[in-house]
Amino acid sequence: MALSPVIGKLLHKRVVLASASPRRREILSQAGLRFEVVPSRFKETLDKASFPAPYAYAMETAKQKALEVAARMYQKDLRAPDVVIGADTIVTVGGLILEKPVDKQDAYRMLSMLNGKEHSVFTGVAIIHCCSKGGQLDTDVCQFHEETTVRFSRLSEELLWEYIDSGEPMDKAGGYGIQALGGMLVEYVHGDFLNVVGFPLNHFCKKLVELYYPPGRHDVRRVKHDSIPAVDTFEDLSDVEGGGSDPAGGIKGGPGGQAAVGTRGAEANGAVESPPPFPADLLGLIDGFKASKALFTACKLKVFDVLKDEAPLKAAEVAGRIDASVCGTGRLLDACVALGLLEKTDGGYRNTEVASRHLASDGEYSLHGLVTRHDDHTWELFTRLEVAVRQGPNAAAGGKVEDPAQSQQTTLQFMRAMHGLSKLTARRVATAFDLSRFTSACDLGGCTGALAHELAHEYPRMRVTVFDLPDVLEHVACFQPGGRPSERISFVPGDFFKDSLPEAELYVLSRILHDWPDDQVHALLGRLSGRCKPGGGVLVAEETVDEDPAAARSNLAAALSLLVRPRGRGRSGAEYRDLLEQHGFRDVQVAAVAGGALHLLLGTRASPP
Ligand SMILES: O=c1[nH]cc([C@@H]2O[C@H](COP(=O)(O)OP(=O)(O)OP(=O)(O)O)[C@@H](O)[C@H]2O)c(=O)[nH]1
Repeated sequence: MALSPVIGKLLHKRVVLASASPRRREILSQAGLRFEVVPSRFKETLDKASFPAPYAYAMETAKQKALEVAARMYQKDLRAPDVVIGADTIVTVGGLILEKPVDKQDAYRMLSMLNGKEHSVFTGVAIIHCCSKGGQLDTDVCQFHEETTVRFSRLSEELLWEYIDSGEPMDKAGGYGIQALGGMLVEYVHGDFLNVVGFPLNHFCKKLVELYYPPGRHDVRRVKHDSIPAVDTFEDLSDVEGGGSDPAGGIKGGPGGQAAVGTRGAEANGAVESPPPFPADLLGLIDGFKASKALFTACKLKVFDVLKDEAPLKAAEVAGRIDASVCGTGRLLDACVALGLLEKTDGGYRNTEVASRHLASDGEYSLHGLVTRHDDHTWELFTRLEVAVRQGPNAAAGGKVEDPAQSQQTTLQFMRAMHGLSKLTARRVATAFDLSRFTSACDLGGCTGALAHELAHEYPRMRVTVFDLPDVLEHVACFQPGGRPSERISFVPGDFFKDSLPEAELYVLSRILHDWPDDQVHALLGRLSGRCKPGGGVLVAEETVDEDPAAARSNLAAALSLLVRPRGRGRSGAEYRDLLEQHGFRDVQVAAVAGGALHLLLGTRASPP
């Protein structure tokens, strides 16, 4: 008996795991799946450079592994299995893809790259449904990927070699096994642990729900709140085992990315046609703005501050603290419970861990400033998305560029938003490449110095200058850890378009270039390139506009923000690379951090010809 009924949906099918990995076999059999193992003979030799992102490579490899097995089995006895599952796990660091080491020296090379740094582990998975049509194998491919970030402690050479000599690294992506001795190398893991081990079981089950989600009484249960749809997890199906799905049905994509087992249309005996699959994902999308607004309102009213360190509070007590109506507060608190931001116990409401960490207005990783900025500023911009679509980028704001220095309040709000975002990504940006060859850096438009602190912390020889407008630097004191900056960090006021740029070996442009049109980007890069000595570097961090449709969902928010903003424009990773090369930077290395949300490019200034 499988714990999850979606796994149960596969129990009557012939399922094949196209993998030699003992870890994948164990994860899936422990989940209650019954399957045969037929290792794939597909050679993992696809051209990595031809993929827009590492996860695309992993997904394609997973697909090819599974297709090879399906085709071979079909050829052998003209009967394909019902479902073939393939997977491929890779590690990415500093823009490179690491697979299994070929020998000890290769394992050492990989582990040295990971040493003391954060990296991403991607597993691509392909679930292939097969059938025979007209004497030919017919396949329906469903693919997905999962990313987990892992950070290694700083490890001595001796320890690395001891680990390599244990033999464990050799059949594992990136040269380590997190589930065994390799676990000792790991400082933290963000995301699905099993994804690192080789198979993202949670995401797999969710995909099965999409594929086998049966229309029926389940629909009624899902519309719990009239404003905020319940979060859709595979546990939701626990009481509908055996209900509704058609094991023989073909699988077709539905609206909102949802796939459903094909309904049979009118029954053969002329009975009433069954209704279409309930479009829960689509309705969730339609109502999505209400969820954002509930979160914004709770933040603005400081609900998460009130519930931060205290014992649970009743709605009436919270209402008293935030000076709001009891009825309205109760509704808002329940909405936050439905959104997973609060917990409700007999004693009342209290914050979840994520709300205390990110939504209370204080704390190192608070995103309260970002939420407030979205509520006060971005929300309104997005109401004019239609204008931006009809008239093109930058039209939505009607040419009105917000001047962050227009009032102290706006400047501070902008800085809080940027600080929250930067704190989340700064360590990842600082460690994505090895920057230890630079002894000085200048963060242009470095705002509160969040990234400067991480650079100084990560590279003990490095001095960092934060260069930003005087109105911004006036407020930096309240953002410094312990109230004052480190000795190796200095703040220099100036305008990077007009004033002389501070001297540095490495120039950093983090979330700057998207804000400017091409002529100004060229002007800035021209000044920077003129100031940078041969061998010096430029590090660019940007959200990019990706033309790959598979990536579109993940950077949808960034792409639309770039459309509605009053100036500047979205650019692809390739455009940023071109810009750097046009301004004399060579050997451009690329990396993606924070689940691909931020793209990084590191270029080296070539000697002038
Ligand atoms: O922490 C861990 N990280 C990775 C692993 C194992 O590494 C391999 C990854 O290689 P791949 O995806 O190519 O899979 P193979 O083992 O070659 O099997 P296929 O037949 O499916 O190609 C994978 O086995 C992970 O489990 C680990 O164990 N721990």
